[in-house]
Amino acid sequence: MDKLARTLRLGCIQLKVGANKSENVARAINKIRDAKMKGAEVVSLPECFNSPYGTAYFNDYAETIPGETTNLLSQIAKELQIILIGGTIPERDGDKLYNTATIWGKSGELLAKYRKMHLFDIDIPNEITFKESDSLSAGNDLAIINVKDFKIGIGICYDIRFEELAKIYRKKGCNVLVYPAAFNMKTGPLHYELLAQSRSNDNQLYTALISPARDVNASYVAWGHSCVVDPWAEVMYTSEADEDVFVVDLDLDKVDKVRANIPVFNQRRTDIYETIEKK
Ligand SMILES: NC(=O)CCC(=O)C(=O)O
Repeated sequence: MDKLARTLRLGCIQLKVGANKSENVARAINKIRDAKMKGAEVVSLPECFNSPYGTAYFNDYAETIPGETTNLLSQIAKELQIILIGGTIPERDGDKLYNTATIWGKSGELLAKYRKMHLFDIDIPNEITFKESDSLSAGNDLAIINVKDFKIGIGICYDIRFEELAKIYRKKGCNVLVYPAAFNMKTGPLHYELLAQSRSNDNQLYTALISPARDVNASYVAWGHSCVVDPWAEVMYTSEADEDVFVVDLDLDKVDKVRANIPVFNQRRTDIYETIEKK
């Protein structure tokens, strides 16, 4: 067994994001360099890293893929010889917009593209109302990347609330889930870490959530608190609200141990669920 292939250093960037797109991207590139200096082999940016997060901004900041922002992601992945999960950007494709993650390989090649599958439409009166579907379309496809012996499934923010998606990734062999994820000040405090722990616990894998840094003057104030949870559902690291670049070491032995200790994926009563649900 190649132990080196079974460990992976994941770098996460909780990035300050403002109104100036080129400044956002330049800042992201600098922070990617910091993560590489800390030994990261795979680096992830947050949701909506080149644009403020909000339905009023998506159209103005949207780009085709490839385009000016993603060309720079491709270049930096190649220069630093890393796998880069390029957070998300508003993507323009014809007359549609998507919230899209791109993943870049060491030759600067596009390894995968993932469009947010579950759009963030919520209404909590007097607290927060947000309707991504006012301007965005939903994606319909999975994205899995293979790095060393790891299989990483990609989701985006609100997607983490849908356990079906995470379970599909687990069934397809994933041992890590990465969600660029800008939660808000209402749901973030209770749900952010809880959801990461839930998906890790359900599926016995690593879960990473990567947020923009909090900007209290923004129209949408992100919770921050990027975190990584291990397959035992233990929180390995949580950021505060400010900008942060951190690395965590992932180990497949830990995944195998939890799955062997509590083998829920071999114990499901799939022979009866459908029948008892219909009763
Ligand atoms: N950007 C998002 O999808 C936000 C999701 C969120 O805040 C939630 O509570 O869910």
